[in-house]
Amino acid sequence: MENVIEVRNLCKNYPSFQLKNVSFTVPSGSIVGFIGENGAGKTTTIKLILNEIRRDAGSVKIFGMDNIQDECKIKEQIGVVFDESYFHSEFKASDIAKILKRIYKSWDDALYDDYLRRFRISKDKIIKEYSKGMKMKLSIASALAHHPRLLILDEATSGLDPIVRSEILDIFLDFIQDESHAILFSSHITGDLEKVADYITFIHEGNVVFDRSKDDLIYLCGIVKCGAADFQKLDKTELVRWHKNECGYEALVENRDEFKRKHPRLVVDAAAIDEIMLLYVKGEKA
Ligand SMILES: Nc1ncnc2c1ncn2[C@@H]1O[C@H](COP(=O)(O)OP(=O)(O)OP(=O)(O)O)[C@@H](O)[C@H]1O
Repeated sequence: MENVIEVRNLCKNYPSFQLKNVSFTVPSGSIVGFIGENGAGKTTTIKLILNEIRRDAGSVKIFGMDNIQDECKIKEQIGVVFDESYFHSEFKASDIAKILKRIYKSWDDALYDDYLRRFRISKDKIIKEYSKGMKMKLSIASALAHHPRLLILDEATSGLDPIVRSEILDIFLDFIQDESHAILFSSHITGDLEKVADYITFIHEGNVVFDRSKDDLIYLCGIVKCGAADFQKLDKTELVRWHKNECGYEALVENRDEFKRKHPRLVVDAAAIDEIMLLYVKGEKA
């Protein structure tokens, strides 16, 4: 499997924030969920990938090409959706098509119309009369209508209701049926990523904490919940992170089946992505 995106040791220095040697990959045929708390560096990383801001060090390859030297060739094959619509509010969906047709050689009017129909968006309504969900759907239709091979989405489903989100997630799943396609998808809605992502890249304070298969996280890792007496007896090197709360302790373990075999009396649940994030951010380690 080839990588559609390869980010290596990417650095960006702002006066009060540093992105530090960020490395991860987006393999072809996969959806990578990009997670992290507010201000962790997700948008900064995405802007560096898209060469919208200048990097201080590191490299980004997209389709095997350098993201700066081969920017035009790369951008022709990428669809991008941010959490805000950048379209002029007096435009209609039909005006957007006229503009994007001049930008993308592979713009496909029929495909655009098909997405608009699927999303129930009128071509003749001006954008300022759209709801937030309609604006987001228009952005997604516009990002897909030139047959991109890569979608980069920054909080593209935030603020949308579960029905609209599920429709959009289905479109993303359709999109990656083509093994040469890939999606980098930043989101705070970890439940959506649990549904569609193949890999999770977790960034915290400008550092990548982990970049691994979602199935490993969900099916392998576990959360141990126990009281103080049981917790004191545990070998802390068996725990990835732990956190004390009002009811006792919660700890993340790498392999829940193995842990259960060793400690049959303790309760070990499957770990949700947001619980893992919380333990990494707030938890202690040996
Ligand atoms: N142009 C800029 N100048 C200075 N600092 C900046 C600039 N852009 C972003 N930052 C800082 O970089 C840090 C990371 O911001 P970024 O937008 O990448 O976070 P994020 O993970 O996308 O957060 P969120 O989930 O809230 O969107 C923040 O501390 C932000 O203030």
